[in-house]
This record gives sequence, C-alpha cells and structure tokens, in this order.
Amino acid sequence: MTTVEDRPLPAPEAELEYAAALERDAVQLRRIVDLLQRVDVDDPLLLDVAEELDALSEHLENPVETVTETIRNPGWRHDPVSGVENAIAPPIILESQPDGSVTAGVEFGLPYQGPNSFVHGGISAMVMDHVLSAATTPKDGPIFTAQLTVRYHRPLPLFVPLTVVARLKEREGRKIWATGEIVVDGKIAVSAEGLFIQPRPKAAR
Ligand SMILES: CCCCCCCC(=O)SCCNC(=O)CCNC(=O)[C@H](O)C(C)(C)COP(=O)(O)OP(=O)(O)OC[C@H]1O[C@@H](n2cnc3c(N)ncnc32)[C@H](O)[C@@H]1OP(=O)(O)O
Repeated sequence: MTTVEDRPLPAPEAELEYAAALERDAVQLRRIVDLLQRVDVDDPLLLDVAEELDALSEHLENPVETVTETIRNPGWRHDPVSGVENAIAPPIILESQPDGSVTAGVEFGLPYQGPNSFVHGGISAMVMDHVLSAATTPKDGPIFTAQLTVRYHRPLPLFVPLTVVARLKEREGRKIWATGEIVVDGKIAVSAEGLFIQPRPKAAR
C-alpha cells in the first residue's frame, strides 16, 4: 500500500494547485461545520449527510496513513488560528503594521459560541495567545507562551466584525512580553498580556 512517504513528490506547480485545493477543502469544511450548527435536529436530511460524510472520510483516509507529513510542515498555513489549510481555524489573517504591531479583523459565527450569542471565552484566549505571539516572534527561532493573562471586559458578540491588535511590550534576553486587545465598536472587550520565551538551545537544557 502506498504511504505518504512513498508517494512521488509533486512538481512545484502541482504543489501550488494542491495547496490551493487544501485551502478550498478547509473553506468547505468550515461551511459544513457552520451549517451543522444551524440545521434542525429533526431534519431527516441529517441521515443522508452522515452517510455522505462517512464516505468522504473513507475516501480521504485511504491514502493518508501517517500524520508525519503534517508534522513535517508545521506553520502558519496549518495552525488553529490563522491556518488557511486548517478547517478549525476561523481563519484570522494577521497583518504586520509599520509600527511593529500586528492586527487582524475577524467575525465569529455559531461554531465559536459560548454563552448565548457570545463568543466562547476560550476562543478569545486562543486568539490572544496567537496574535500576541505573532507580535513577539523573533525571526531567529521558535517562541513559547510561558504565561497568558486574559481579562474579559465585556461579552464578545457573534456575527459582528472585531479588531484584534497586539504589540511587543518589553524584551529581556530570551523573555518577551506582549499586550493586546480584541475591540468591538471601538470598545475593548478582551485584553491580554503574555510572556513568551525563546527556549534554551537543546544542548543547554
Ligand atoms: C505557527 C503558529 C505558532 C503559534 C504559537 C502560539 C503560542 C503557543 O501556543 S506555545 C505552546 C504553549 N506553551 C508551551 O507549551 C510552553 C511550555 N513550557 C516550556 O516549553 C518551557 O517552560 C519554556 C520554553 C516556556 C521555558 O523553558 P526554558 O527555556 O527552559 O526556561 P528557563 O531557562 O527555565 O527560564 C528562562 C527564564 O524564563 C522564566 N520562566 C520560565 N518559564 C516561566 C513561566 N512559565 N512563567 C514565568 N517565567 C518563566 C524563568 O524564571 C527564567 O527567568 P530568568 O532568566 O529571569 O531567571
């Protein structure tokens, strides 16, 4: 049986086409997740959908025998916040600003609901972690969240455009602090501060 490892490497043009297809797959999966939140639980259509999704998973599962390919290519296209190839990412597309800050616009739908009609607090924390880390990430290696403090000032509504912003606050050796906010209608709904650490080189651990 052919494994991911055995398959011939695609030509670069084909690779671009496959990456674009993966992005489209993620868009459709997000659409399905959203629709499944809204469908009536007594709709018999759900039985057909379950069959079709089963068949689709089987189709995909056959050639994909290992997860090593995913582990080999981690990064921004795959991560759970801004990963355009990851269906669980909203995705939030980050923009670097000339002043060094990072900004993003996002609108959350029903799959991200916590309290009735509001965004789940854990989702806000995940977004803050990610955007703060993007504002700190040095170009010379990985960085890990060591501490994240999130303050919820007001509930974050679903179906409303939100602005996320983060900036570097201070740096001391391998330790970097960043702060950021999620803003709705010009008001801060969520604010956060994080400490991010560049890990010691393996040899020094
Ligand atoms: C592609 C998209 C990427 C997006 C990434 C989003 C961010 C993430 O989700 S990262 C994942 C979540 N975080 C983790 O899993 C981190 C787990 N923790 C670790 O790996 C380690 O504890 C790590 C790397 C944070 C620190 O380890 P290490 O480099 O050995 O630290 P160490 O040398 O002991 O300490 C260095 C300094 O940091 C301080 N420090 C270490 N950990 C902490 C902490 N949790 N809180 C406060 N200070 C700390 C130490 O006191 C020390 O300070 P000083 O230099 O003043 O004495």
